[in-house]
Amino acid sequence: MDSTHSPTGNPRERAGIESEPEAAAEIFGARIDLARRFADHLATTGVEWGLLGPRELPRLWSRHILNCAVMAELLEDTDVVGDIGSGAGLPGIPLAIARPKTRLVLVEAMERRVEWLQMVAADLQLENVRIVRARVEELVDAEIFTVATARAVKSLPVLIEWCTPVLGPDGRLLAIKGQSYETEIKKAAKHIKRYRLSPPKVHTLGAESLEIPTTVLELRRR
Ligand SMILES: C[S@@+](CC[C@H](N)C(=O)[O-])C[C@H]1O[C@@H](n2cnc3c(N)ncnc32)[C@H](O)[C@@H]1O
Repeated sequence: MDSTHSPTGNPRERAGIESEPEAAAEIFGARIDLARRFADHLATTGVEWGLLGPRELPRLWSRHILNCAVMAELLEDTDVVGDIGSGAGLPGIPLAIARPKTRLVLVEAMERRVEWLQMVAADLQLENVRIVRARVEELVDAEIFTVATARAVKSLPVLIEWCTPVLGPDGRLLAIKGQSYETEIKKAAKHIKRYRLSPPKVHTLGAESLEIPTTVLELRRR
């Protein structure tokens, strides 16, 4: 028997790391090996360096890598995406793997996390990724993105305040949100008006491939 498919022989399974779901190969296509390398980084140095909690390992693919990668369908090759508060490269790195022509700028405030991102991006040889150590509020006039992505960074009003100034005309904020997204939208009503953004569009992504689909709020500059 192939030891990689045996529940007792596979070291990843023994360590409680989620096995790669079938959907991963569909989502990443020919670049699935890069996604696997990213998963290995998250499960090893990612945990050791404190970027990912060990309790996340049993849902490493479904709740982290794939949950982020499904956002790729909202991007264009010509986009320049700022992943704000990228942390462990989520959603930025899965998006860079799934969309090799789209440019991704991973914006992260903490030095240690930036070091980890640089190590991983170099190992994966992701030519479409650039890493910037900064608080996003410091990037006004220094960076312009067509899209800003964010997951688990701040509430929607704060994201609007931080991200709108680094978006070009017609630029979009794509925020991954949980079940309470409707409450967040209500709380952000004044910000949406003040920053002249379109009413949020709610995308439910990965409904066929993920147990828990990803909810993304899209707000466009007008
Ligand atoms: C909870 S983590 C989420 C990381 C990642 N997006 C994810 O989904 O796993 C939030 C990250 O945002 C970063 N961060 C917080 N405020 C920031 C700011 N103003 N500019 C850039 N990064 C920031 C933190 O250092 C941290 O790495």
